[in-house]
Amino acid sequence: MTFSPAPGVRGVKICGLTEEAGFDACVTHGADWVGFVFFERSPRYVTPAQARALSARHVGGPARVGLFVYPDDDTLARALDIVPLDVLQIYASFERATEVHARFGVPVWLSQPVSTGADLPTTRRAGVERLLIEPKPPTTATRPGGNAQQLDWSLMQGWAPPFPWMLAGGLNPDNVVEAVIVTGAPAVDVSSGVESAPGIKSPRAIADFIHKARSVTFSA
Ligand SMILES: O=C(O)c1ccccc1N[C@@H]1O[C@H](COP(=O)(O)O)[C@@H](O)[C@H]1O
Repeated sequence: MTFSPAPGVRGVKICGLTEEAGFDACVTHGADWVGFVFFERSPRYVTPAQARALSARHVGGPARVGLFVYPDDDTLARALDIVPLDVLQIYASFERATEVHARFGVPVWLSQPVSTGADLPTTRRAGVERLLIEPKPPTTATRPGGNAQQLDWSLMQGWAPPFPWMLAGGLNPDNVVEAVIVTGAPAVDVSSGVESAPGIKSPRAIADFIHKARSVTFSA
């Protein structure tokens, strides 16, 4: 298990760090997790060496999450050799997530694309520490996430999550309070919604997002 926020404190992940000011703001404002996107078609793409350099700016602080899209073992092994990652967030099947966890022994988070209530898992599967609940991308999308696309939050009402989970997709400082009230999400994940330009984070928006996400408590 990786670090989890204290009971009743909403976890916040800021994803897609590419530059120092954004990374430093996550540390200063107490993000729980920071994400590095190892997917070349993303405006937030960083190499493992770039992620290592950013990560080395601070000892401790947010847990480091590496985001991979349908990764093979060699890709994961190469990244893990270069940059210490606390979590592997992957776009893949449940079976592949289990395999990755068994192979690397690092906590695995799995993206679960959702367009209807039937897409919400109802049973726990071994090898997956946390689910990222996010919208199914449009068929024209060039990447499976990070599209500033919002999920229909009402789908989560009445859902009994079998895993720890996190809400992602189109969140920003202006809608995160409503999102957590409607969904009851214990943790939230944001990328585009705290950027001043694609791939460039806004320190002020990061501070605002973290503060607002935590302004509504929840009972686990
Ligand atoms: O951020 C990306 O570019 C990205 C690329 C490929 C897969 C996932 C990606 N991002 C993930 O999607 C969520 C939501 O993004 P957004 O807030 O809607 O922009 C993000 O936090 C990442 O986990």
